[in-house]
Amino acid sequence: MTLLYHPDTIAAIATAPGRGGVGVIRVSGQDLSAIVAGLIGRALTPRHAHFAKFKDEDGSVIDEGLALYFPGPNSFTGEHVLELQGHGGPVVMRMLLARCVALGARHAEPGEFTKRAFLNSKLDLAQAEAVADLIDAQSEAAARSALKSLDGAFSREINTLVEELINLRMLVEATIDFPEEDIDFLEAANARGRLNELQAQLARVLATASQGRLLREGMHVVLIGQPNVGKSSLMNALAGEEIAIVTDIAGTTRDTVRELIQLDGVPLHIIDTAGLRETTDTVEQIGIERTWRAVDKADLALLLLDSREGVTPHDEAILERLPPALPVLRVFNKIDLTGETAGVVGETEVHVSAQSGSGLDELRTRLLHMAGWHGANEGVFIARERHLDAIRRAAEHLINAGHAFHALELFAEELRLAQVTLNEITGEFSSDDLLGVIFSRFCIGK
Ligand SMILES: Nc1nc2c(c(=O)[nH]1)N(C=O)[C@@H](CNc1ccc(C(=O)N[C@@H](CCC(=O)O)C(=O)O)cc1)CN2
Ligand SMILES: Nc1nc2c(ncn2[C@@H]2O[C@H](COP(=O)(O)OP(=O)(O)OP(=O)(O)O)[C@@H](O)[C@H]2O)c(=O)[nH]1
Ligand SMILES: [K+]
Repeated sequence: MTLLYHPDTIAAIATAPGRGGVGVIRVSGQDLSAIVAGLIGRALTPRHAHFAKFKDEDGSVIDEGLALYFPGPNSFTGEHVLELQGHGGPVVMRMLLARCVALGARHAEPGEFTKRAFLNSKLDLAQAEAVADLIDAQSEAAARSALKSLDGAFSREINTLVEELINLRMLVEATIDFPEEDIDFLEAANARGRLNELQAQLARVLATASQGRLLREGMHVVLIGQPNVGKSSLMNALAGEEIAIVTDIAGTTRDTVRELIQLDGVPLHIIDTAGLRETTDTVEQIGIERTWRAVDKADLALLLLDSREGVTPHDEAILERLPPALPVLRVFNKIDLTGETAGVVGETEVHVSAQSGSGLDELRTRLLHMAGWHGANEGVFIARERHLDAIRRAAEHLINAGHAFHALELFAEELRLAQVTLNEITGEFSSDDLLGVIFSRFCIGK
């Protein structure tokens, strides 16, 4: 068992703050004997649920509950772990935690248990991140895919790629080291074919990881348009409840209204905004400023239009002001008043009635398509932008390698860089800064 990293013992309330039926205190360290002796007063059989009285300094009972002892290295953190399952009231939990601290533990920082699990090689970095992503999952599909990554599905893909990269590198290094070997030798060993295969594999992993990122982060979809076109009505229809106020008074929505909905397990943050028009009303003006700010942060905009009017010069002006890279879906609303057919027209147009609901299914499908969702796929593992970034950079190095096929030193170097870049995902070599950023976002007790 490693003593390298952490001489000190950490403790935290592992259960959510507030009242609960049962609350759990978790303690991890190299030597928990003083804490076990002080709290329980007898030795604990490994991985066995003991009913025990948890004692205070003066021998009085703080709580009675279950104590579990996991000797390292066979524990979540790889260190010795003690769990106290007490009555889940905030006061009891605080008293138990304070007792652990009095007996030599210190309060754990956010993510510190999982960080220790990582440093003790119980989990790699992608798995450790998946622990947080599982806890933060906003849909069932996101939770399932986080569990896949926690189970190592993503890491295995990366490790397979890294192994194949190493094999190819060995081949190239051998060609460099033995001058009698030359390009023909590489050709004969199908180095180019293997490079192509690596590129194809990396592209597949990127595609799956992109789906995983979408499940984790969702999309920010902003509803914009002139007053009274039906933005709030559409928001409510998509959410399935009355979230935004709907009236026939133009300028009803004066602030941005946010709601999280799920389509096919993909979390969509829908933002209803104040209708865009010239106004002298100060409150409405502020709302309109907020609309533009929401637009700047959005991944996708729905421009709502009144079917009876079509695209007016005012709408053209709105379109002009949108960021050029922002994908826009034009939603012609109120087709119940014009008798138009519901559904999608081309890539960027859909005809609906927020009131009757016609065309909304087509709108949902179109939204998912624009988000880049390819349908609920069993194999999707959760991923983060950090991972996608590393995969894209590794792919660049493989492209560079392909161009350097006849400059062996350069070819070898690009392969090495691709490997190092992929290793960032599983955290083979990771900086303290990166670990700090990742684990500080965890909750306390995890
Ligand atoms: N009570 C409790 N429930 C919990 C956790 C916990 O720490 N405590 N977990 C915390 O996140 C999750 C489960 N994760 C865990 C992961 C590994 C080990 C563990 O003891 N691993 C040992 C033994 C493995 C085995 O027996 O197969 C090891 O890896 O060596 C425990 C919990 C969710 N539920
Ligand atoms: N007939 C019909 N009326 C609709 C439809 N959608 C919305 N409306 C009506 O249009 C009016 C304006 O709807 P809202 O949803 O408040 O429009 P908005 O774009 O949010 O308006 P602002 O808050 O002013 O920006 C209300 O009277 C709605 O009932 C529709 O599909 N068909
Ligand atoms: K309105």
